[in-house]
Amino acid sequence: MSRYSNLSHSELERMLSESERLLRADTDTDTDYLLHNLQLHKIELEIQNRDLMESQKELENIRDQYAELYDFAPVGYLTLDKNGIINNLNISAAAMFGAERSRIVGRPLSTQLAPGMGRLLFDHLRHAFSSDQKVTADLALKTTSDGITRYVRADTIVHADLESQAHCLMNLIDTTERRRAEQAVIDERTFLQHVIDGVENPIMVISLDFKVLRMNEAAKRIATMQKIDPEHACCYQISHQVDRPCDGDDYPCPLKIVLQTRLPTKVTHNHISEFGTQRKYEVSVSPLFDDDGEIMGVIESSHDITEHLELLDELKERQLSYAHLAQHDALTGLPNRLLFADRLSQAIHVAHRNKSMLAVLFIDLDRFKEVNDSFNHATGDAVLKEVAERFQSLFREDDTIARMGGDEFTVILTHIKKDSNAALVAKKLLNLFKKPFTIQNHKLYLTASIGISLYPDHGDSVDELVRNADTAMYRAKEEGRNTFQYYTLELTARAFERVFLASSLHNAISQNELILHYQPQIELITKEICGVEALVRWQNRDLGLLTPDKFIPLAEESEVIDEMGAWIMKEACQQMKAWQDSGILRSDMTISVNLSGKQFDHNNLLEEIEQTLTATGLSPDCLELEITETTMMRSTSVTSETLRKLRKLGVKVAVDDFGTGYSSLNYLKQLPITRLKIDKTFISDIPDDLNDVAISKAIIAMANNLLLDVLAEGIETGEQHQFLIQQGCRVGQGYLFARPMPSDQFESFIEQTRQG
Ligand SMILES: Nc1nc2c(ncn2[C@@H]2O[C@H](COP(=O)(O)O[C@H]3[C@@H](O)[C@H](n4cnc5c(=O)[nH]c(N)nc54)O[C@@H]3COP(=O)(O)O)[C@@H](O)[C@H]2O)c(=O)[nH]1
Repeated sequence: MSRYSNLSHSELERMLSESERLLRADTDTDTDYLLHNLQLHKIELEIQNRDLMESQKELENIRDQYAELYDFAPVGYLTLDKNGIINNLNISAAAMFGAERSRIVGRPLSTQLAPGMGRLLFDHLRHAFSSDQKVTADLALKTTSDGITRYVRADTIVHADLESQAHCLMNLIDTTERRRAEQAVIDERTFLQHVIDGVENPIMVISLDFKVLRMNEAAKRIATMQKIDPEHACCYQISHQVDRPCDGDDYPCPLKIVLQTRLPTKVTHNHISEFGTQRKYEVSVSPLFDDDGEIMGVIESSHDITEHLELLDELKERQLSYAHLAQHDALTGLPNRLLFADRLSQAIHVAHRNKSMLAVLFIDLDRFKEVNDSFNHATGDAVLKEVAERFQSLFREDDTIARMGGDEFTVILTHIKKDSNAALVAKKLLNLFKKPFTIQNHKLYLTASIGISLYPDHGDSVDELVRNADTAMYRAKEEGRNTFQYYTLELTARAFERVFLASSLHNAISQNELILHYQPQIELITKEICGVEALVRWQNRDLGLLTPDKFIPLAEESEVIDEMGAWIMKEACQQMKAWQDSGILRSDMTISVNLSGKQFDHNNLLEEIEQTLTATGLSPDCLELEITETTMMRSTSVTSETLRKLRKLGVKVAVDDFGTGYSSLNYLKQLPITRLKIDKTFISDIPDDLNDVAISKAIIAMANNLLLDVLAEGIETGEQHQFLIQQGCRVGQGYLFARPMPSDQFESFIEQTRQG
């Protein structure tokens, strides 16, 4: 230790300046000079020594700091020689190896790695030594005693030391946690993929541009079957093998629906299955939202519901069949008592609302027990089945025919307009039994008895109507069977007449029972005959001479009216021509023939009239067709077209029963008619009934204004006659002049008139 060592730095500085001053001032002798110089030098040395020590201390501090940084850096540092022996390493690296630094230094790095990593390290180092660049490898370290395997990313660069010895510097970044996190994501994804792969229905995650982002095995199988690359496919290509998104009502696009509603949706589509067949799929689609709540795509799961739907159909069919069984008779297939009651209740409801009529027919087979007793039940069943079939052939769809049990059947007839209509149906039902039932080579002749009740006259409930029809059926049995009866006797009598007439009407023409009566039409001022009206009569064998109101409506209900109308037309034209030819009537006179509304509706009316006129030789302008005002008003376009054609032919057209319909003036003006016939109801009370007087006057004035002929019907008194003349009505007909009469009487009448 020098004598300066205890001095502070500033004292040394001060002594140094003092020594320099003394050296410059007191240098008389060489000795002094040397002494001062020596002292000066010593002080300088001491100062330099002090500086050196401070620098050294600072250096040591820096080295310590560096060593700390080196040791505790989050990165592991290694120095390896070219054989892979660890020359040095920091604490972080030792920590990664899970061992003390002193135990590792001098050992090969390969001993710190997980089994199987040696080759990778070898290649890595060889690569590093052959390159002047940093090279990288991912290494797994030896599993520590507590079972942890660490993973590191090694960046290695070769470096030459002072002795030009090549060694390498390696830094290690612990990637264990990152790898774990990455692995966790991979595991999660794999798990989820396994989950969706485990679902047997096709699942697809679809982006907003219809691209399939992810799919499960089932969806992949469909794509593969269709040779579609699953990585670059759109959903519609996989599901439908088409090149554009689904659209329309049959194939609504679920993605578009989800985008509109932002809600999960379900649609049913026909898809191609993994076996290449078309199947019905229920497609469930849910939105996939991003963190901002925007829809980024959808997840679509398709469920093959083909079999489910087939099962449902089957189930429905079975349900229907059970329902059918519950409501139908097993033997005949007809509605049973239950369904009948239900239908009748509905029919009553409708009839009540529409204020219409309905009928219930109760049918019981006569002596059916004998069939069962004489043969066997199987024969009886076969008969009942055939009875049911024959019944069914008769009815419209909205009528109900039911089997109540045993040999009892019931029928509901809706929309019947007249009470007698039910009798016509009953008669038809009875006619069905005229043909024998051939069962197992046996011919069985059966009959039935029918009771009829009507809503609302005979009851307004199911029970009442069935009970009363049943009662009526028993009366039919008492009446000798094979017949029908209404619940009330009066109705039965009326109905019988109609049924009788209806059934014998068919023979009226062939058996020459129809005849025409003729009523003259009179010039009211001169009382001369100016025309004639043909009026049909039926000379019935049992009931005598029948007027048309008894049988024309019946003929209209069946097709008989066509044949009857044709006969009347021909007979009238023939007779008129004969009278004209023989001079009984003038050749400018007309014969009026009534046309039924039904005839007017038929397409061939015009042809038929033309043919009749040609066949009989009567001039068309000698024929006047009388069409009721109501018929004319029915369909204006059709009516005016037919009338126009008739007029073109030359035939005259009169509006019959004028005043009873509701024709408008405007309408009358448009129709090509030639005459108005004032209905007799307006004439009969003239002059007492002022309304009738006013109406008749108005009709006559109107006809004159429209330049139409006018004829007054049903003139019975002189007063009526005079009144009509005063009003300007030129022509009339009525009992006052003559009743309708057969042709021979008509001829005598003409003769008398001429003479008288
Ligand atoms: N489709 C067809 N319908 C016809 C035919 N013939 C007649 N009818 C329609 O029947 C309705 C009734 O006819 P009818 O019983 O013959 O009565 C006619 C006259 O007998 C009757 N008449 C004539 N004068 C008088 C009278 O002074 N008093 C009185 N109470 N009755 C009288 O009027 C009927 C004349 O009928 P019309 O001129 O046709 O209006 C009848 O109205 C026709 O609708 C036919 O062949 N086909």
